[in-house]
Amino acid sequence: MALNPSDSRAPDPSVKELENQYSPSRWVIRLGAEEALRTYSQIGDEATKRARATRRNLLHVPYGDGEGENLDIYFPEQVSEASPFCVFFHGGYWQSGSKDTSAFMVNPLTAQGVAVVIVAYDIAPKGTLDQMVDQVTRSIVYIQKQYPRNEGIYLCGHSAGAHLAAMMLLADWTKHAVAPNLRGFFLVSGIYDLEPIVFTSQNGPLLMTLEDARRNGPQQLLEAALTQPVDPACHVLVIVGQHDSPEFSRQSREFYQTLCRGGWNASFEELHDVDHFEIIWKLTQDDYVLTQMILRTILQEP
Ligand SMILES: Nc1ccccc1C(=O)C[C@H](N)C(=O)O
Repeated sequence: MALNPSDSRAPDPSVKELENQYSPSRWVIRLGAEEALRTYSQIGDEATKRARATRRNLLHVPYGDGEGENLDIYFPEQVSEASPFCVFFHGGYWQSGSKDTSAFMVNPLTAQGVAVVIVAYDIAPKGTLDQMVDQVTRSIVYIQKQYPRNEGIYLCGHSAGAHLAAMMLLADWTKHAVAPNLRGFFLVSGIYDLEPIVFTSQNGPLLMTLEDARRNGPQQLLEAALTQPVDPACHVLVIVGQHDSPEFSRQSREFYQTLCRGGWNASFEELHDVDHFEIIWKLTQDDYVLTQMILRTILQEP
């Protein structure tokens, strides 16, 4: 397949198919594409308002000097510096979404004693992929420094946010003052190989070159990595929706297989009857299978 990102002729069929595969809203089955995106923002907005009104919180806490470098922390009823922390990175193709509409999991998790952190990062065109990866790294270092007695930091990301979380599997913490107490990863409907994105319209604001895509690709980095997982007990759950596109599904499976080959304690789940958006907005529900999976892992229940 000869693909040239600067080629401005009519797209060849393979480029058209990439566009289709990497447009999550086109694969939604119960709603129209626009309605699905609207519902996703609306549920995120309502969940955030509810979380802020009902949970003790610290909002817009800076983790760096940049204007966009801040996060929200929501505490469980029994405020404790020693609770486990679940840190969430929102999706939106590194160019949309906000911490202010992404507190989906806050109420169900804080109800069970887990503190939840929702991180803002500079989306494109303001931020580049390299900058976003660096910001996410610093947000985790910040939480570890503020709460050194935490009972574990668990990273959760959706879509582009799962990519950012996955990059933390490969982060070099020695450059920072502390190594975070990372105990688990929940990678939901993520993208791990960014190369195909270079050929889609999603790359408009991102302006990624193939080199940028490779440097920021957890799939490529993990394949090339010679290092072993730091903590073999750290569990990596790779999760994809039944109604995610075949390419999203393939990316998740391949990333999971690469994790296994690299000696990571990984598992893979295809969640029944959910699409790219439902998979995350249903985290507002206590009895949703993914909410339960996350809680079982964090609370270390069998
Ligand atoms: N992955 C996401 C996660 C959260 C919110 C939006 C997206 C999108 O991908 C939007 C894309 N422009 C779409 O039409 O599917």
